[in-house]
Amino acid sequence: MFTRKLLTLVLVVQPGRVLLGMKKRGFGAGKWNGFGGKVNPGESIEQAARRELLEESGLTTNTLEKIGNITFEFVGETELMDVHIYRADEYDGEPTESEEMRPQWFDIDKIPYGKMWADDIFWFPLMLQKKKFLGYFKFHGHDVILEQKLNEVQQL
Ligand SMILES: CNc1cc(N2CCN(C)CC2)nc(N)n1
Repeated sequence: MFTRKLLTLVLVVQPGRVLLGMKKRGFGAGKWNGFGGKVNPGESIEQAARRELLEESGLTTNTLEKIGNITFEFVGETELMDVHIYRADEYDGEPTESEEMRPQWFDIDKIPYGKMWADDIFWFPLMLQKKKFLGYFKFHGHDVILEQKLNEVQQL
């Protein structure tokens, strides 16, 4: 009944601050988020995450750590989003605006949750504590969460 679409999301975290991008078009436009996108045939999920980070932010990293996996269901749609989430604690390059994203650093205590996907406020604290997690969020439209599950795990 449901098919899954593999997607990636990378959060670049430095002491006391996190890099977010303002999505300029497409899915999630108008929201601050990490960097990511689709996984192309023939590439690994991690390779896709690196590619999207570079395309969307201008950054590369040697330290991509898998920290979470969240499945998103949108009421009325039969394709689930299977988002593989990574954290990068080091990076090379300078954050650069792309066609997709306008990057900006945010202090950890000033993360703009009100202008992000509604699920982020639930799992960002785990991500920031370097905890690993599995989640499931059922959305009605793009703003209302009808159901949610979120569990810390020891390994992904
Ligand atoms: C639906 N909720 C979402 C989606 C989402 N993603 C991010 C990555 N995109 C490629 C797909 C959608 N990111 C967050 N933080 N929350």
